[in-house]
Amino acid sequence: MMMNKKTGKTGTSKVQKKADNSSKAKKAGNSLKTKKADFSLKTKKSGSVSAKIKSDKKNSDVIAKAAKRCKVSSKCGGCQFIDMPYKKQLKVKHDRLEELIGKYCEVGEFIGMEDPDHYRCKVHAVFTHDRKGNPLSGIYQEGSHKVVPVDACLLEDKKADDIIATIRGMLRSFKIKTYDEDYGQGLLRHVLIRVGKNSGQIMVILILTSPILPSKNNFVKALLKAHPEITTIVLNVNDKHTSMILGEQEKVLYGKGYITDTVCGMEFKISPKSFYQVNPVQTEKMYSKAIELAHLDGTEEALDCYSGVGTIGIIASPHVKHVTSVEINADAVKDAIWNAKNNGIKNVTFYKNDATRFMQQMADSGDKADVVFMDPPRSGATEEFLSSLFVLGPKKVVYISCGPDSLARDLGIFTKNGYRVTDCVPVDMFCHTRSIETIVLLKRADIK
Ligand SMILES: C[S@@+](CC[C@H](N)C(=O)[O-])C[C@H]1O[C@@H](n2cnc3c(N)ncnc32)[C@H](O)[C@@H]1O
Repeated sequence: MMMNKKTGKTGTSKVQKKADNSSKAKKAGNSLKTKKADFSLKTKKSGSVSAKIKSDKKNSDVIAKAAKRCKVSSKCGGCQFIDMPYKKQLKVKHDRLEELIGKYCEVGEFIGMEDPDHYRCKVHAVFTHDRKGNPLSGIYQEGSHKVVPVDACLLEDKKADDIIATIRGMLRSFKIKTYDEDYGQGLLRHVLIRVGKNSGQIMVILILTSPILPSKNNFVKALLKAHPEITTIVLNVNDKHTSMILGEQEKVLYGKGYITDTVCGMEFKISPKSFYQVNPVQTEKMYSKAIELAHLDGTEEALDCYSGVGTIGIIASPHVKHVTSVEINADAVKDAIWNAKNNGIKNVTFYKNDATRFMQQMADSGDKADVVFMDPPRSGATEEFLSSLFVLGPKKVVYISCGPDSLARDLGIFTKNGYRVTDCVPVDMFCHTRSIETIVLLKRADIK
């Protein structure tokens, strides 16, 4: 295992805001209107989507009940489908995928959740105050920086919400001022909680404008007294006028400064800035399906591109000859190296690099790969990444996508370059929202 420090670029560690106000997202919401569905979707100026079922009397009763489920759903806009029965949510998403990629292959049945509530193991609360100075915590209203106060969210881990409420309740007695975005004043900006659903470990990250937390030891003591289940507390400093949640500087206040969790029988270390899938129940199903689709026989030279903390490559490693993993985030690569070692995996090599640049270097060096796992961000792969991949000429590509629009675009490029789509399995990673996760298997045209 090694990391290529010479060719590695300095990575930017980013945690995206929960609110997604991109025009792309708005477009996606609009294009969810589908003839086949018996409901209509309306995209508001903010980009949030409201769904109304037209015909079914039974459904309207369910909706009436569901509307009571979340009092702030209309203000928050994060769960566009919260008022829609779960089966219908899957149907809307399935129809959307068919519209986008149905011309390339049959869209398989959604792998849904038995219990689609409280699945998020990464919970973010933004802190501010009302006009009287009372601390508030909640979620950015979709498409804005207005904070919608939230005590409990149907997507979020319940324990994480309890901890956030406790922290909010402690602020006055510790004289901790919440941040005011307009004036750039105050100390506490955000709290980020990461929960290892299988390990039971909990990391609390306090994002402050300064590295000095008043009465730090007493604050930690009081928080642990209220929540002995917390396994680590990290102070992160973000003093920039930015919409990024996390800053660069970190200080461990309690515990190890990271958590671990298990998925597919392997243990993974997760640091504050590393990417880790937000829905652990579905992640297990998604990784298993991705590896099953690849039909590995133990002889393959595999590539894991956009590898995060190394999960897919490490889980696939017992089934292939060797895996090469590439990821841009330095902290995630460090975690990945730790993860391979901790799981006794010796046939994975990790590189910290931009995936496009790395693929170009591989193509230029005449390297080959038998199978490529790729799991890019929502924007998908770059054209240069794909051109280099075609030079490497893998027999199979397992493309995991959280952006159906970019997936459709990239599948168009694949099919023009000698690949066909043989399988498409959507996995509901983001229940109650319009977001769609899809696993697609592509085969080189000459491969059965
Ligand atoms: C959707 S996540 C997938 C991570 C991992 N496969 C998993 O399942 O946890 C995408 C990953 O791509 C990384 N990334 C983003 N841009 C990249 C780039 N240009 N080159 C390499 N990695 C990148 C992110 O840091 C993130 O870890």
